[in-house]
Amino acid sequence: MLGESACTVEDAEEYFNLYMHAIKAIGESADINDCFKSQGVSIKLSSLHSRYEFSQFGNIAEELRAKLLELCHEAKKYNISLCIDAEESERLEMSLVLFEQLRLDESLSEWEGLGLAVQAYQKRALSVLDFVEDVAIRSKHKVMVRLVKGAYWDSEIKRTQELGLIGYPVFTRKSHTDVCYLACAQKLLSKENHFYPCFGTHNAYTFATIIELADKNHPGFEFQRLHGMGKSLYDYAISELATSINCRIYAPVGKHSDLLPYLIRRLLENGANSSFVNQVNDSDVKIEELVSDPLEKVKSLEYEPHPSIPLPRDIFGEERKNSLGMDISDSIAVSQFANDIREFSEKKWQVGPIIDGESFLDSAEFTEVVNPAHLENVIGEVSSATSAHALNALEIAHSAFTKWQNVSAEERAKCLEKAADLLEERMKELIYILIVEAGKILSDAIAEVREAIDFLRYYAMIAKNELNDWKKLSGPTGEDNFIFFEGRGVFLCISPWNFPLAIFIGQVSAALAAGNAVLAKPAEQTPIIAYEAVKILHEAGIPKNVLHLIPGDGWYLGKTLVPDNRISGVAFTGSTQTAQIINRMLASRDGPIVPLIAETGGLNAMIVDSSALLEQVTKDVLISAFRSGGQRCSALRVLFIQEDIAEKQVKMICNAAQELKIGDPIQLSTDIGPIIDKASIDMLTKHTEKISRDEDSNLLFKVPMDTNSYNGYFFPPYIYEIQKISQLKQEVFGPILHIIRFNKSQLNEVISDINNTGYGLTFSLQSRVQSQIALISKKISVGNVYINRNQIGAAVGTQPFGGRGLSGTGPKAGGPNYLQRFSIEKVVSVNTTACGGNIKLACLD
Ligand SMILES: NC(=O)c1ccc[n+]([C@@H]2O[C@H](COP(=O)([O-])OP(=O)(O)OC[C@H]3O[C@@H](n4cnc5c(N)ncnc54)[C@H](O)[C@@H]3O)[C@@H](O)[C@H]2O)c1
Ligand SMILES: N[C@@H](CCC=O)C(=O)O
Repeated sequence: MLGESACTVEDAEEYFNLYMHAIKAIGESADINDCFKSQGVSIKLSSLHSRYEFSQFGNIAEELRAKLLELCHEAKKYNISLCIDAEESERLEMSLVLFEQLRLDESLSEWEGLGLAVQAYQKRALSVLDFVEDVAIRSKHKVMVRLVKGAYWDSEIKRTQELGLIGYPVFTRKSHTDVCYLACAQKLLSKENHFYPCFGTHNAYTFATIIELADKNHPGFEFQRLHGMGKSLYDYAISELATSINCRIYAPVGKHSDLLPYLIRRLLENGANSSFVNQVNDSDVKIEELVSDPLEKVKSLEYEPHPSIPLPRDIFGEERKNSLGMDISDSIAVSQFANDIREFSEKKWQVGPIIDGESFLDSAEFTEVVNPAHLENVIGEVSSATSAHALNALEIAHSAFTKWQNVSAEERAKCLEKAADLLEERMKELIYILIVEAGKILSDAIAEVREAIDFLRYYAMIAKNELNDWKKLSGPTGEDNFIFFEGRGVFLCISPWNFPLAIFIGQVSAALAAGNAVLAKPAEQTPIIAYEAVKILHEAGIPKNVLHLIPGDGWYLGKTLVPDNRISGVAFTGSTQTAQIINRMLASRDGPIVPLIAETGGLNAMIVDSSALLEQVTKDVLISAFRSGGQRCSALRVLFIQEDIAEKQVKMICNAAQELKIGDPIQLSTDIGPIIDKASIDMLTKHTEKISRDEDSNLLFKVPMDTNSYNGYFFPPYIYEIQKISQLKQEVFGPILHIIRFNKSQLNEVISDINNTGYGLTFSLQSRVQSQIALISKKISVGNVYINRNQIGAAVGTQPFGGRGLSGTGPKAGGPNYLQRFSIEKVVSVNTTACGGNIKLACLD
């Protein structure tokens, strides 16, 4: 049965009913009482629950088991088979748990039609068969195992690289998968009391090997081919070679709209160069090559993994390592993490200014730092910097600057690389602090630590490549011209609370890499993580007199430092309003004019045209608008949907939003953690009150939330329909999505309206029309354009990040031109003829 994963409860119900209908229809037409011989149904668990994700498994397993049991009872009634299809590797553990529960369920005894698909491209394939065999033995039932090579290979590779995991869950070479397939086949055939093997293959070599491997007296197995594929192979093989062999046709059944993604996966799988189906039709491929033994091929390989698919840690080549991630769909990794962070739960941090390496912790001045998800939980105390601290730090930094500037970029880069390694070592504590101090959910906290590490390694690399040496310039003979980058002086780095580690480290490390001394001013809400970060940077070798931490009130410290001429540049990330205040303060200084690098807010839009895939849009909208509680500058604020699909699309988005879990960010199942503080809650409440009074707007949905069960700053996602983006005067920083319907003829007007907001940070387009994609990407005036994906989570070095207009000055953070803005250029011209003539010319023949 065709079914991509369900987006909503309604989808899942519909798929359930369709499966039930199919089982009945097939069952009633069955003319033989043998589940191995009659027709069967194959189902995808992700189509039976919209949250079939490891993080949600604790909440949904029972519901899913009950649904599956119902389907199995129906299949048992007719004695037909029901196969649990294989999906992405992060879902494998869940499928096995459910399979085991079903197979051991007494009510299904005497029915052997329960099947499971096993993917040979998974490195775990043979272990999965061991597990299934064990279940077969314990349940005293044979299990139908559909052995396939696997259909999600490309996305498995991409996901693993993105997550920075140690290794791939799948083989990187086709020949390894082929060998694994044969090893699995051998195992399946040799355990004839426990397995009824079903071989899904269109490969003549695999087919022939299985026929050779199978004992002549094997009690039963079958081949399976896809409808429309491999017909000539099987027609020939069954009529000429193995007349007693069964071949089942695996036919996708479903609605037209569900067909496309399935067909594309199949086309990619079978159209791949290494696929037998592709090669058999290629007259250039010799028959010996086509039927070569994969084991021989594997044995002949010098370097076993595919050389074009580096390990996830190595995707950026020799120059920088990808940050190490954590797989939170791996039950062992998750419970290990839960165990490891226990030691921090009792810890109370005490933090304050760090000046010249000394911490100033004035207990009389301490204010509490509170977990925004549990206001009763005081996680630490901070003593804020006074203006005396700030000016003292400035004085020391100013004196230390020249020496630091003269340290080679290579040496400076080494300190950043060391800091990256230390961050990786202490990842768990940093993740924990991000959860309890900034209210980050686990996946966001992991991503944030990784982003900080990537910033450090990326800027170290740029510093070594771009800032280390004089660059010779071309010119007339008789002189040498060189250009060189130098540090500017003392940089004031002011960061926000929403990326209190990544943005904090990003700004500070860029300024340091470029040879500046730094005063780091973290947001008031998140001093603890900043304190830990500065300690790590010092430990990594950044001189203590070069980097200072001055936590405290932004307005007060800004007023103290920004007007001081010893500040040679400001790197600021935060609201547009604060950036403007700093800009004015800098402009009114009498001294040198210095750079302000400002990264600010956005009124980010997404346009969805009628060609877009509804399910994909739904997932991307929920991530873009509500991930991190909408507290990202990149978050989606205004969604434009073409009228023709608006009704269905809006309904799907609202229904899917219903499934979002608001709660304690330390729980793996939480999608949306707290809002940062009371002031933000008040601002969001004010916005909802104002917009509710507006005649041109309409509340479409509000995610249900039981306010009594929390003692934290929680605010549920809201979805409003409005008429014009101009109804929003400024960024609303939280989980509030505004939807506008548009007529196709108004597309140009929509683009102008978005551009006219004056902001220009992120934008996403959902369309399958190439000309539309090219046109809109060109016309839209923003810093980061995303096509057919969500619009958050820019990756360092891959998606350099930053906006224009009211959204920022540029250059892009995590981009190749960022460090240069923290530097100043010097050109040296040497008259090489000054002492006695032009030797170069004189030496010519
Ligand atoms: N474009 C980006 O890359 C990006 C990234 C993250 C956050 N943001 C933006 O940041 C905002 C959320 O962060 P926030 O609430 O912490 O922003 P904010 O402007 O209130 O504060 C940011 C920082 O500025 C300091 N500050 C405040 N007033 C100051 C002053 N007068 N002088 C000097 N410093 C001052 C604060 O203490 C804090 O450290 C949102 O608008 C978001 O869009 C932008
Ligand atoms: N760089 C982050 C956003 C930073 C602002 O909050 C992203 O791409 O989501």
